[in-house]
Amino acid sequence: METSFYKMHGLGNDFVVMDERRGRLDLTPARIAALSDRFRGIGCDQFVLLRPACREGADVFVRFFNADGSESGACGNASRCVASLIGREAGITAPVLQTRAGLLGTEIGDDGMITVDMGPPALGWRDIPLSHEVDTLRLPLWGEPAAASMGNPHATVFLSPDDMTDPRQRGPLLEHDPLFPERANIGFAQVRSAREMRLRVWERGAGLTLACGSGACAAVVNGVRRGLLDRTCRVEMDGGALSVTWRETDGHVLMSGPAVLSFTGLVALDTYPR
Ligand SMILES: N[C@@H](CCC[C@H](N)C(=O)O)C(=O)O
Repeated sequence: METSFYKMHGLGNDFVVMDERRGRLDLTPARIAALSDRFRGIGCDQFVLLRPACREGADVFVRFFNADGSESGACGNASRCVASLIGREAGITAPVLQTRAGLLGTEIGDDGMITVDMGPPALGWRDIPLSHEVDTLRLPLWGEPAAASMGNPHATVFLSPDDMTDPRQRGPLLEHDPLFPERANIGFAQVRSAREMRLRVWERGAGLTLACGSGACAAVVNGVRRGLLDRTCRVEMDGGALSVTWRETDGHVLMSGPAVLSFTGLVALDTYPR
């Protein structure tokens, strides 16, 4: 039997989306990792599962998995993609997504750009989480990153504009540092002005991606906390730019950008290891 899937991306951060709203599929972390493999599977940075919502006001429950099969509480780029799928399916412009990190409001603009309310960041060491109490604005690690959770753990290293650090060298070491008991996504940011920054993210469980929505939100929050950025900032990544605002009135972080359906397909799940 074949199972249908959507292949989508947000600024080149790509996803396989499967729908479990009409019945559970036989998916395990090992099978998700096999399907995410770019050489032996469909290939993606993250794997997204849709389930029936169980909270009042939500249109769909969304689970996010990394290419290595590990689960994450948040994925900004995939949230925009799911909002566009649900919006099209239900004929609505403001689908509400239920995630492990809470309910996310979204808005689909006339220009096709999608805004996700990623909620407020968590900045306490226990909430990020870190293994012990340290100053979350300057972690005692290489590059003195600032840490924040956007429903998933992030650390942002602020580099000078001419710094040539390769995220593929420093990223894996920081991702696995014992200070991060659940590992962490590591952003490498270069501030160009108070309203613009360049960002590359070494993602937990996926490696270097073309863009990371929650990483862009965490980088803006950390840049504002460090006194480097205004609360609204354009974040340019290898795959394109997102606009991020850390709203003063309620502390929520709003992220806007595109969502693209690349193709749909069919796959025989039982040919993949369980
Ligand atoms: N690409 C994402 C983040 C995906 C999850 C992350 N790798 C984690 O493990 O927390 C985004 O756009 O936010």
